[in-house]
Order: sequence, then C-alpha cells, then structure tokens
Amino acid sequence: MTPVALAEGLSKSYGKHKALDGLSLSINQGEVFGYLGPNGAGKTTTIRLMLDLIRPTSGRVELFGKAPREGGSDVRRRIGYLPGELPLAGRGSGLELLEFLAKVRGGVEKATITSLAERLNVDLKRPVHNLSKGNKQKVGIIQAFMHTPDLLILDEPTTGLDPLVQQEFLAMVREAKQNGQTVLMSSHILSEVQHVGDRVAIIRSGKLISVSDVDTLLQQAQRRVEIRFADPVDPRHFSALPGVRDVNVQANTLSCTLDGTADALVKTAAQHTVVSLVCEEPDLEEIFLHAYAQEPKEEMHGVR
Ligand SMILES: Nc1ncnc2c1ncn2[C@@H]1O[C@H](COP(=O)(O)OP(=O)(O)OP(=O)(O)O)[C@@H](O)[C@H]1O
Repeated sequence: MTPVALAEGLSKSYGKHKALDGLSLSINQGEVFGYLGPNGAGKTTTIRLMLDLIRPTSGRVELFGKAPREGGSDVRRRIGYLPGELPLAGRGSGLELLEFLAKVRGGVEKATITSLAERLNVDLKRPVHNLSKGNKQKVGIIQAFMHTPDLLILDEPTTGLDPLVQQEFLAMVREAKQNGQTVLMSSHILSEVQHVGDRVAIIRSGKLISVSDVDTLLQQAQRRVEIRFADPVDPRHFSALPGVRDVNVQANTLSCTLDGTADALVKTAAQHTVVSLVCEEPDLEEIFLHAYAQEPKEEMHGVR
C-alpha cells in the first residue's frame, strides 16, 4: 500500500548547520505515528519539509504518493496541520476564523466546530488575539480536526493544554485513528505518545535514531514484579529463569525485575499458591531515558 507520508534521504541545512540529516521514514494509512525528540532535534523542520513550507537541501517527500508540488490543493485539503507556533493575531472571533478556514477547506458543518469547541472547553466568541496560549492552541486543534482530514500533522499538540484537555485531545486522536485517519504527532513528552501511538520514531540532532512499534517496545521493557505466596519459596528456582533478575524473597513475598515476557515466571509461580501478583506497567519514558542515558547531558534537555 502507498504510504500516506514518505521521506527519503531528507536533509535540510541552514548554512553549515544540518537541521535534518538523511531522514527516511514512511507512515502508513490509519496509524498514529509519534515523532519524538528533544528540543532542536529537527521535528518541526521535518514537518515543514513534508508540508512543502520549506525546501529540502536534498532528498524527497511524498504525501499520498505524490510530491507536494504535484498534489496541489487537493492534497492540502486532505491534511489537517497544527503548527508548533500558531499565529492567531486577528480581531475576529475564534468562530469567525474557523468558519473562514472551513470555507477554504470546502465546507464544515457549524455543529462540528461547536462540538469540538465544547469538547476542548474554549469560548469561540472571544477575539482570537485575546485568547490565552492554551486557548489559542485549542482553536488550532479545532482547525486541524474539523474537516476530518485523511492526514493529521500535529506539531507538539498538547503544548499549553491542562491535563483534562490533554486527555480529551488524546481521545480525539484515538477516534481519528478508529475513523481510518492517519496521525503524525511530534512531541518531546513520551508518555502521551505511548498512550495513542502505534509506532514511534526518535530523532536526535537531525538524525533518526530508531523507529519502533510501541507494543514491542513495551513488551521488551523491564518491569518490577512482586508475587506474594501462601508459603515460603526458594529464590533459586526463580533467579535461574530467563529474563528474571534481582530476585529478592522477604517472608513469603518475592520481588524481581523482569525483561521481556512473563511466561516462565508465571508458570514457575503457579507451582505454588499465589496470593497476589503485581506487575508494574513499564512506560516508554523509562525506556527512552535509559537510551538517552548513553548520550551527553545536553542531548537530554527537553526530554521528559
Ligand atoms: N530558519 C532556521 N534558521 C536556522 N536554523 C534553524 C532554522 N529552523 C530551525 N533551525 C535549527 O534547526 C534545528 C532543528 O530545529 P527544529 O525546530 O526542527 O527542532 P525541533 O525538534 O522541532 O525542536 P523544538 O522541540 O524545540 O521545537 C535547531 O538546531 C534549530 O535551531
């Protein structure tokens, strides 16, 4: 199947500085693709190149199987774009702005706009230049989603949103996915991508470090396990198991670190009477902080 978005050997230099260096990736229809990296890694540069807002130094981009120039306004209408910095300066109200943009995109029901505004809790009667940063961001999210685009490109979408609104936004991303829409979402907040993303790419200093399946990453992750038995157990039976480390037995409770699947551990535990079992959910944050731990300190700024 033709990827919805494709980059091949994509590079962008500003003078001697390589903002993006030979990026190749493809995003498939219906997936939520998280694009992660610390500040200055090249996320916005990638997005602007994909949208043909800036030109590459080398390499190429395709959206829906076409070079941006070939696609023209047909392709632009199939995209919902939330820029990292949204310039909302006009005297008009949020609703006026959104109705104008709706016309440009071929028409959107007013009820769709107002229902998105209710979900995100933003007053569209107020002039946009008076809105707080968070409320401007909400208007930006509405304009990206309102025409049900085939591809949503969202640059740091949760910036400035309070936690409740962030949850609502993530629900909107999940619904878009269920609807068959494709989402490319940049972030330096790992946990939000973990909850909605299918795959995640990590970029650092303009270079792609990895592209991974979120589920696979989580399966490979380490997690702490605590099992309480009805009777004492021999720690040696557990420390020899594959993927099991740091076994500690206190009274009838065994705790350990588990790498990978829990199968061998669960089967061995099941030979005893298990009173309770707690297995901590790993998160991507831990995995990535582990990966970043190998890097010089300044590379870690902005990763949380
Ligand atoms: N117009 C420009 N002129 C010169 N350098 C630029 C320009 N735009 C971006 N850069 C540089 O390119 C690098 C990548 O920037 P980019 O904005 O793509 O990073 P980012 O990953 O989006 O970071 P952030 O999370 O801070 O938005 C940075 O070092 C930045 O300073």
